[in-house]
Parts: sequence; C-alpha cells; structure tokens
Amino acid sequence: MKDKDLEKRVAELNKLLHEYAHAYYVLDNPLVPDAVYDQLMQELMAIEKEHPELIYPDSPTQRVGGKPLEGFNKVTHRYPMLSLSNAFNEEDLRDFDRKIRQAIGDKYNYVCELKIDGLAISLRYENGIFVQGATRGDGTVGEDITVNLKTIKDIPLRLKEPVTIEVRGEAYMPKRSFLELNMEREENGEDLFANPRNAAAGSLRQLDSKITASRNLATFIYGIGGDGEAYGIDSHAEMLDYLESLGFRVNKERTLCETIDDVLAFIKKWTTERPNLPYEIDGIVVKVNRFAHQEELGTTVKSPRWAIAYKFPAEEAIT
Ligand SMILES: NC(=O)c1cnc(N)c2cc(Br)sc12
Repeated sequence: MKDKDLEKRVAELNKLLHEYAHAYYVLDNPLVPDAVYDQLMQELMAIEKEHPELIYPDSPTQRVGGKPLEGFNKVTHRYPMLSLSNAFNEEDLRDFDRKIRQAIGDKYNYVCELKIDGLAISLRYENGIFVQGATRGDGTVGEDITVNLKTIKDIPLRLKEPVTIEVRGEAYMPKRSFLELNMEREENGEDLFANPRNAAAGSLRQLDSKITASRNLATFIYGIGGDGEAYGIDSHAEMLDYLESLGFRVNKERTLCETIDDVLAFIKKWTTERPNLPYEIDGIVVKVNRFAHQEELGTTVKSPRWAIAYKFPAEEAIT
C-alpha cells in the first residue's frame, strides 16, 4: 500500500476502533461483533509494527504500557479534589436541606447519584487527548497512575470534542470481577482482597500496568475540576450530560430531585435495589443542581456546602 494510503488507513482504523470501543465499553451497546473489532485491531497493530512512525499517541494499541514503573510520581491537582460531608439518617438530610433553604431561599433542586465504592481519580485531557491520570491522594497531591488508567477500556484516550478539561470520577472493580479475582488468588494461595474497593485500589497502584490491565476495572465519571461554567453549562445535571457527550461513562441512575422528600425516596429505592447492582455503592450523593446556587453556598476548607453524601448503614458482618 502506498504511504499516503497507509496513513489514511491508520487514521481510519484509529477512528473506527475508538468509536467501537466507546460503544462497547461506555454505552454497553456494541456496534460490531468482537471478531470484527479484533480483526481491525490486529490490522492496526501489524501496520504499527512495520511503521512505528504511524503510531498515534492515543492509538487503541497503546493502552497497555511497556516495562513496569520504579514508582509513582506525585501530581499536584490543578483544582483540589474535595471530599463530601456525610449524612447518616433522615434528620441529617433534613438539617442539610434546612441550611440550604436558609442560605438561598426555596427555588432550588437537587441531583442524586449513586456513591460508587471505588477509588477517586482525576483525568486530564489536552485538546481532547488523555494526557495524565492521578489518584485523589490527600485531595491536593495524588499519584500519577496514567499508564494504569490507560488500561481501563471505558476511559477514552480521545474525547469526542478537542477540549482541554480535567474530570473526576471513581475507578471500581465490578462485583463479579472481584469474586473471580479472589477465587483465582485462593487457588494460587495468595492473600484475598477484603472488598472490591481494596481490589480496585490495589490494582490501580500496580507498578506493572499489565497486571492492572488484567483486573477488569471500570469507571464512572461525575465531575469537572475547576469552573464548570467555562464549558457553557450551568448545572450539575447538564454537566453530567456534557461529560457523557464527550465520551465518558456516566452513571445512568442520576435523578433530579425537586424536594428533600424526593431525595429520601431515591435513597429508599436504592437501599432496596443496591444488592442487585453489578458494582458496590456505599451511599447516595446529593448535590444542589444549579452552579449559581453552588457558588452562593461555597465550600468549607475540605468540602462543599452544596453537597452531602448519605452513607448506608454498615452492613452486618456475616458471622
Ligand atoms: N456522583 C458523585 O458525585 C460521586 C459518586 N461516587 C463517589 N464515590 C463520589 C465521591 C465524591 Br467526593 S463525589 C462522588
């Protein structure tokens, strides 16, 4: 094939494989059979092997890194990763709502989301290309785990728009993968992970990204670092839709709640439904929806006044 045609074919394969991976891993809605995807990937890998100069930095073949790292570099987050204050019962939630009403009147609503029990991560994109990923760390300084995050198939290496953005989310291990991993470790006489959260954290902090790649991790993205209004959006609900439109995997169970009673109903529903989810959640996140209201309410040193995490009661240890 002539060089020009080869370059064209490589560009086409990159585009197709990004699109198919997004449909499969993010939308859970495959566009082509696995065999077709694999065949295209093999074709791209063969061309890249012969012509390394045609390897795009965000090529789908570049998800699993080279040799293991010696250690993790530190990353200072451009925007601190805030934590959430907790609510443990209806009274705490009604107190939270009363404070909101006292501060901003009664024309506000909430967005409720599932609180994913994983590891908080921050992903940085420049002109739409994934350039760096880090753990939360202490909220200001985290660890650079870019090569390990690249192995997670639902993390887009290239966004649908060439934006420069920093997003926040949770990396987690699905319940089924956790059970399979522990069964394998038991057979190999290795220590077992106590829960999916520890398994996800342990998998993301591997120095060898090939091990991370084998752990079947996934993500839900739920926030933007810095000023969301810079992207022309003025509410949390719109921001989640915007993140989804960029190609991120955003949890679909998010719901607008007009009153704290709606919030309590959402919590009641997921307290019952929780065991049927394919991933662990440890609570429900409640956020005042409009950014103007969030700005009016502000943040304390460590957490926003416009959000709270309702925590499910600790499950009775099965004795
Ligand atoms: N949807 C959300 O906002 C969300 C989901 N799951 C989590 N573990 C967390 C943690 C913070 Br801090 S926010 C958040």
